[in-house]
Amino acid sequence: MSPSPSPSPSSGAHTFQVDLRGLVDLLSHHLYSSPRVYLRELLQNSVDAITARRTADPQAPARITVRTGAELTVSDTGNGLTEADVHTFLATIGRSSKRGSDGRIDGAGLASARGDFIGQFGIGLLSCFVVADEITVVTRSAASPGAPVVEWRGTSDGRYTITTLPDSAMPQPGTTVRLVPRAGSEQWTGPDQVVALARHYGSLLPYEVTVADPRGGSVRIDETPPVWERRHASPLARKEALAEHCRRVFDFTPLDTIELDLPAAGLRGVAHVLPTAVHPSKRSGHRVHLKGMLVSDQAEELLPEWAFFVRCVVDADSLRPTASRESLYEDETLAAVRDALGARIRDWLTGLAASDPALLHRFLGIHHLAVKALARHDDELLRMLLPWLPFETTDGNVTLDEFARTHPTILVTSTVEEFRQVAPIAGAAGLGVVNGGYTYDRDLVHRLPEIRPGTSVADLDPGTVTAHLDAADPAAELSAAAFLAVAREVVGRFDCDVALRSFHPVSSPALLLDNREARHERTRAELAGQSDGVWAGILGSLRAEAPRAQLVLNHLNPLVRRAATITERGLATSAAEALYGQALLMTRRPLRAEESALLNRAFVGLLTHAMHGAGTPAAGAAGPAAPEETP
Ligand SMILES: Nc1ncnc2c1ncn2[C@@H]1O[C@H](COP(=O)(O)OP(=O)(O)OP(=O)(O)O)[C@@H](O)[C@H]1O
Repeated sequence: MSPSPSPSPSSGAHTFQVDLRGLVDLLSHHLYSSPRVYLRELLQNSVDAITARRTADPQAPARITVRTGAELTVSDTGNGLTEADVHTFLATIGRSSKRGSDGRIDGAGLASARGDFIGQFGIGLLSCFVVADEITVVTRSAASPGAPVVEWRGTSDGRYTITTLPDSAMPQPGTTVRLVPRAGSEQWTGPDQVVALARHYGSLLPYEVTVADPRGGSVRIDETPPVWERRHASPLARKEALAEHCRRVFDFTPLDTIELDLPAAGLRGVAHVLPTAVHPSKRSGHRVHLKGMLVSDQAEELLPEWAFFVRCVVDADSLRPTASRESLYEDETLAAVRDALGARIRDWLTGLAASDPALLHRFLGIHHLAVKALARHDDELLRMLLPWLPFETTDGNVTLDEFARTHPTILVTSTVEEFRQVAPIAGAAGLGVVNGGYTYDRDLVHRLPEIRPGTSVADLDPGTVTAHLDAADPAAELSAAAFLAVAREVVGRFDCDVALRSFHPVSSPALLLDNREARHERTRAELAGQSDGVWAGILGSLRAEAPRAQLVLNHLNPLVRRAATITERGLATSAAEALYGQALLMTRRPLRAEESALLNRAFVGLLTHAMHGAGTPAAGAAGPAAPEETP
């Protein structure tokens, strides 16, 4: 925009106009996730008012009383307000006595106490309009004892009135807020609901909080000091008290509890270790209190992602809530707290190895996935916990340390299927194979040589396994030469070599050694062959030396021995196809179209031969040839 030469009367600085009704509606109805927050905001204002009064007079009474009935009132013995305060703070949206007028959070003469207040935005009271059309506040200032009692009535259209009342209306300093629930909102102000809400939000508030019902009953809400700040007769009694607290709050008995104490962040609390496994992607929701008030019972951001095996309850001074006060504000303090709590949990974990190996065993039995996730990026932890982490190997479920002692070279598969297929045969041949198909395992196994010099780790490839299987004796190899030649021709079309070896179990006729990378490489090569033009060029340039699979026939197996003697070419072809097909099925991977066609062909071929042998006319002579599937 270019400046105009002669300013028109409408130019110059202006201030925004505010549609009051819209603003009140926005801040009351749309900021919060549920109407129930109204009680939290009222409790919080009362707590702040008492805190403010106690800064000047540490002996001032500290009581908050919630009364339920046809109307709901919240009374406190806090600092109260003068008429001028009411205009300035209560009736000005966005103005808070807990923050300076320049927007800084330093308070009106309460700079040192600012850190003690929960409120800061100057909008919380508006949340009462979610359940009521009118809010009445009767208040008497503690700082100006001569000032009259003031009654303020505000309505949701943004209008308010102020009346002064006789001293007898409120003999002592403090404030009472009164709401009459709007038709349809009574459920939020009923006695049982109010007790439940007060407990939910206010159990850790630092002052006495009581809910009284119309029949004269009353319930004490606050449980201060929190369990972690109480003294206990013995460490065992303390552990039991913390576990009991966990049962009450989270409804499970923890495997262990980790005490959290970060004085720099004014944070204390406990992390309860979950007694059952959880999926790593399911981060736990933690209960976070700020200065006693519950901000969230689903705060995931309090701990690093890897710590999904604990649920925390904490109370903190220095974290900030968002304006809705329903989650934590993501700032540097929160990041620092997250790191420090992560370090604390990690220390607990490494400490267990020295102090309570039995508990560590139980813990790892349940949460080894979490620890493996963590150890991948944490050398020290890996070094410390590797001796304890279980892996699936050809020797069963053992730790890598143990496994490395008997197998100086460790082979690792990249998929679970590969392991299932190869493990029994490789194990019988004396090879040490680890199942690397589970999340994190392959990465961790490959890091073993860094931690245990002298061990070597390699990915399992077909050549290694074949090399470790006993060669068939030369005479057997010679007499099987004709059959092997047919077999090589048949499976060669699938980029597969054939070898004759002796291995256990004897019942296994053939083993197909193939790995995922090799398969992908062949698929790429195949596609390059099928396409032309630019795609062929691109796929071709991606093609590395295509590794071949290997079909290892077991010379100890009676079926293979008989197949090796077949002289008739048609039967030899069907037998080779059937052996390949059976080994293919054992890999449990999905078959491609031409592989299904091969199985089909082998089956029909063998059936034809069987029927021919049984005296029926050869199908090939009378009927159509074996059907071939088109890919
Ligand atoms: N029970 C009370 N006793 C004394 N003063 C109160 C009380 N309730 C509200 N006030 C005054 O009214 C102001 C506005 O309250 P409101 O709840 O809207 O905002 P806040 O508590 O300052 O901040 P937030 O929006 O973060 O809650 C407060 O700053 C405080 O000065």
